[in-house]
Amino acid sequence: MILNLDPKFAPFQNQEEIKFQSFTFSGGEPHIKINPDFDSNQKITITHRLNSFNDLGLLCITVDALRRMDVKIIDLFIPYFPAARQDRVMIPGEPLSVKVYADIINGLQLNKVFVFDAHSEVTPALVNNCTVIPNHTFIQQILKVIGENVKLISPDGGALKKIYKVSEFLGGIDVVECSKSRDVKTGKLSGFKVYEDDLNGIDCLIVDDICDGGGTFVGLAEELKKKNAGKLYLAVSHGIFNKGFEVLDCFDKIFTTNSFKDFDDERVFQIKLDQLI
Ligand SMILES: O=P(O)(O)OC[C@H]1O[C@@H](O)[C@H](O)[C@@H]1O
Repeated sequence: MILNLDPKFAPFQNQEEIKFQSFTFSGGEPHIKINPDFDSNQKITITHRLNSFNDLGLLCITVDALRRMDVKIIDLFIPYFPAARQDRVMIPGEPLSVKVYADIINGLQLNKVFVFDAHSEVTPALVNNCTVIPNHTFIQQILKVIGENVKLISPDGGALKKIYKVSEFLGGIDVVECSKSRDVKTGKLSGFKVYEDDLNGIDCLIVDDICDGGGTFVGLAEELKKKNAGKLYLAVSHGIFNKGFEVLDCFDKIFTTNSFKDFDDERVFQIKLDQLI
């Protein structure tokens, strides 16, 4: 049975849903009342988009309510793992935020935790019973739209291992390796390298987990164009797009999923997770 905490995000179709009412108290605390009309001996899968501490709060009290109703086996599907990028302490004084979230989720004693395209190997290493769903079928769906005569572009070393797995899944599509550098003091992006001399007008699909402000992809797109790239496409599993889509108008098409939020904008092609899992 499924308990979809975010009613707009219901990735598992054709499964019986547990009904509930949720609201926020005037002091800002989330609250939930779960309809007790279900068999508590069954496994329950909670789905949620954890984008804020309030979302996490709602998840925690939901698990508590289910436990008090004698539910023993609870799975969790949270496609975007919060603070997954905060997976190392760069400067003393910073938190290891991903561990803070992982510890809270581990405290819920869940049977399984499913995450879509985790940022790095740190998330599954910290979260108990974690299964990472790869982005393979996401990219496969995209190729149905743009065609298979493309090169897959890995923006940096961190994305390399994953992109080679995608390439293998898709029968060996060419991968172009790239790297990005940052100013050590400010952390700002300072340059990109594309490790291929001439792209000969071939279309390029940049594949990464997250687009936040988009600086990575705009900078990389410029370098790819200098290397004679054809059309440029961007595929990011988790679309935050905090600077909007205007900054990304160098791309012919942008693809993402609904793991973080829903987009109703013709500039982005959103593939819902229920078509991918
Ligand atoms: O350049 P923006 O979009 O802000 O940030 C996205 C990049 O930051 C990384 O952690 C992501 O994996 C991606 O490479």
